[in-house]
Amino acid sequence: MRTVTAPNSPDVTAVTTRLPQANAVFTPGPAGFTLPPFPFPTATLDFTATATTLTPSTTGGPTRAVPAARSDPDAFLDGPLGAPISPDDEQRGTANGSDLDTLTDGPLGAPVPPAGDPHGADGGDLDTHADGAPTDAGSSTPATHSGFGDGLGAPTGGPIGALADGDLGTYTDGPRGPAAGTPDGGALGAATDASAGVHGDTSLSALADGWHSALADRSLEQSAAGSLGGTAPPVEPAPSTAPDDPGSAPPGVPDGPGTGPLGVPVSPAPAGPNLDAEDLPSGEAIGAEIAAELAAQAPETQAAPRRADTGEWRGIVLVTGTDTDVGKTIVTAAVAAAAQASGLRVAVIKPGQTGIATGAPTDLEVVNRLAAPETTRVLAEYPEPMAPLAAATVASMPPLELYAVVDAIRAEAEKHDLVLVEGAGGLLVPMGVRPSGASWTLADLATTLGVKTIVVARAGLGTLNHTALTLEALNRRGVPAGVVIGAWPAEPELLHWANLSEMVPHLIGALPDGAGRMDPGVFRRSAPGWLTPPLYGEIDNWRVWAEETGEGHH
Ligand SMILES: Nc1ncnc2c1ncn2[C@@H]1O[C@H](COP(=O)(O)OP(=O)(O)OP(=O)(O)O)[C@@H](O)[C@H]1O
Ligand SMILES: C[C@H](N)[C@H](N)CCCCCC(=O)O
Ligand SMILES: [Mg+2]
Repeated sequence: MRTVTAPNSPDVTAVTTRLPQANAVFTPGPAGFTLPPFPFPTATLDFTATATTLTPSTTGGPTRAVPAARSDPDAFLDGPLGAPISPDDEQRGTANGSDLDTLTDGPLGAPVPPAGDPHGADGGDLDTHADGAPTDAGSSTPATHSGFGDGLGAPTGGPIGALADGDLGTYTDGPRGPAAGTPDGGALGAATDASAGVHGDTSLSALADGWHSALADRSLEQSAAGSLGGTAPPVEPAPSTAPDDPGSAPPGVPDGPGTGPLGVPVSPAPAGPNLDAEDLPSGEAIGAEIAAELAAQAPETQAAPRRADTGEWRGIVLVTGTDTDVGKTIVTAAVAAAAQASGLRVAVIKPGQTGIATGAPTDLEVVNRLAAPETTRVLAEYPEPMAPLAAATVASMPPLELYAVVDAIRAEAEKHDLVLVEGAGGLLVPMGVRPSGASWTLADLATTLGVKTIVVARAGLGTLNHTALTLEALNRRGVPAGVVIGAWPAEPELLHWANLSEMVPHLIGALPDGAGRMDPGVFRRSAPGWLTPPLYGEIDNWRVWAEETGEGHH
């Protein structure tokens, strides 16, 4: 263990620990237990249901020697894609000891049950049956068995229908298509169609004009079921013993139109503001006007902060992203700063920090500099800038063990109001090993802990696909998620406004580009202005945010 003093905060101590050696015997908790109060307003997760539903296999499987971590490339034959088999697998009689099995069970080939599988989409479910690790059975599937998936899925038929009938349909309708704001058009599809239909060309001005009208006609339902959240197949409601469904809207937020596809509260929209596109100027400037119409999802009528939502994201919150380098660390620092400003005790945990040999500041050094949370912990550090499991393998170092990470996080949750846990890279990056030897990802950590996840996304080209994929993966697992834009450009182009329009139903924050380079004092004072009340921020109206941002007010 090493202890470092957080910069800019002489009183604050950040504790850095390392996990035990690889393959150390890990003693999980009892198979049936109840988590501490869940950070959602209404849920308590009872894992007992999971334990009774999943019967771990006791069938003896093939055993083999545990491959020592190797630094040669051959290690990968048994490594990240074919997870190494640990001794405890042999003791438990793992059934997935073959290379083929482990390969196909590995993170990249992780079998995801089809939507509607009551056992959920956590690869761990299948792993559990295969390798018989009771810890997996006991705690890897809280979401679906506690009703987590219930209510979180996009409306049945909605997303697929919207995609087929809306985006694609209206787009391919082209100039012959229906007028702006076709009722079943997705935002982008409808906008494009509207532009072509109304103006007969695809110039920026025409696109913007048409899009402006399209946004004006978008119904809340369309907004809330935008294409980002609309690609996930509906998740079959799982048997639930929980009195309340954490995926449901929090108290005071109506179901249905008021709730986004992931259960993220979405402000009610006005029933079509009266817009006169002809009064608007043409060109890029119109992007800002379009952005103002994002209030179709956050209207002026809801100007007062919804204080009931303030601090909704408490307890353990995972921070993932659509990729590496998207701004997870900066967002983590911003949320930490805002929460601390609200009086919360905050811890930030980085389970696996890779790339320390590069000499670049570690993520926790960045967080300490910008936000100085009460506690920061890194659980393992690896030299190479790679995924943590790969980095452990090439360095012949112990990989992160899932339940040791779970224990470390829960330990901090006992002592803090908010524990932010930053992953590495994107959601499905192999982080470490389960007792079975199979790998785990941040998605597995989310389902094991039963917690919400912040998805940090880029603002520019390519983000819609990356964000939709990440949200879909979380949605299938029943993990509630909100999106924070990591770096909103100082001079946004039409593209950025378009992306923002798609993201708003899921958006819970947006940091300005340059935030990471701010003076720490400025960063801390500014952070609440980049976040919505559930994240201890002040944004309650994206129209206002867009207008202020458009004027360059960060
Ligand atoms: N809003 C921002 N303002 C200024 N710089 C930013 C901002 N967001 C990200 N950056 C910069 O982009 C780079 C990547 O950001 P960051 O380290 O937060 O990414 P990450 O998603 O945490 O990556 P990793 O997967 O390595 O943890 C850093 O150099 C950071 O300073
Ligand atoms: C080193 C880097 N900055 C991150 N910490 C790790 C990113 C792992 C990404 C793995 C991948 O998706 O290919
Ligand atoms: Mg980071």
